[in-house]
Amino acid sequence: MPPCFLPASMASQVAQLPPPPSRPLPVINLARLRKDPATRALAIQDIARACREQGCFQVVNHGVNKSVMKGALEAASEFFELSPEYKELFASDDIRRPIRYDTSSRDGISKARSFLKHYANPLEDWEQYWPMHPPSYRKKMGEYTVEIQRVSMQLMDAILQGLGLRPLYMQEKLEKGVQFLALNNYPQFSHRGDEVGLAAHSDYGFLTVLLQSSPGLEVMPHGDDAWTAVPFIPGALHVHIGDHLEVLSNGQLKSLVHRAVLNPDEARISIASIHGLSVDEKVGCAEELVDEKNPEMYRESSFQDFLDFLPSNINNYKRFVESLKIDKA
Ligand SMILES: O=C(O)CCC(=O)C(=O)O
Ligand SMILES: [Fe+2]
Repeated sequence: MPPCFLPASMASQVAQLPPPPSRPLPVINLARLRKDPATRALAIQDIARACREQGCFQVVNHGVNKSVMKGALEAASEFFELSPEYKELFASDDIRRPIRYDTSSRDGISKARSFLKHYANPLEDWEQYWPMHPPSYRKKMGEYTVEIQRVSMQLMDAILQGLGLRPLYMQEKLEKGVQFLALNNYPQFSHRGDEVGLAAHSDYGFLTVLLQSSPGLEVMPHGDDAWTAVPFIPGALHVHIGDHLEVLSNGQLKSLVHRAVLNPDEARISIASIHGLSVDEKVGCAEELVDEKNPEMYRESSFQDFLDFLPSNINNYKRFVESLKIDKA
């Protein structure tokens, strides 16, 4: 393309234009998974394609009640509005703690966000660590996490079948597995500050299910070199592939690099629910997906290995899974 020269007045208009059209991201009607076998098979095919081509998709008709989603966003937002003294009770830079609040960039990738992170599955083990304020926090967040754990089980079953693995593969381990919640609180974008609230990274675990109060999530599907804004669809949940699913699939799926930009119109809350096997359970490449043509590409690792690795390596890898690649040399 020839270089394009614009008068200064027009050039400044161009700078304010929205980013170039981003690639369309799939939206999947999850009710199709619960229909007759032929409809379900087509839905699994669509999910498999979205996972391979984009590493993410949004789901509608997922069965999570709108009031439950609204309740979780309200509980999160009310927590972040509480006094700094109360929130500081949960502050820690020890990432092994069952609950952790932070406002700074101690984790290396946060810029303007504050966050609360805690475990959620099984609820009876973890609820005791959750905030007592706002008073509705445990009830609202509890309802939400149980529903999202259920959706994640349906999604994992469909994704694993899409990889050619048998129905209900690893179901028991997944049921007992980790559900790790990250509640993120971002200020409204101000021209004096950062545009990015959370820097580029991939998530650990198999799958992340994310609820956002307003737009701000951006993704970079594997092989792309530009960010795509995730369209805000009220009532939808965004789903993306984590590092451990890349390992389990022996590289057929790639974990999704994503980030959060600040919203120019309003402060923003997101709730990321990360699903994986239990903390000490090792995940390696599924033996069904390894053969002579497709040798094992990754070393096995557990969630605990990730927690041990993270503090000293946060800035070395955008995707933790890179550190697990078997050196073929
Ligand atoms: O706020 C968002 O949209 C992204 C949050 C996220 O990536 C995370 O919590 O891991
Ligand atoms: Fe993330």
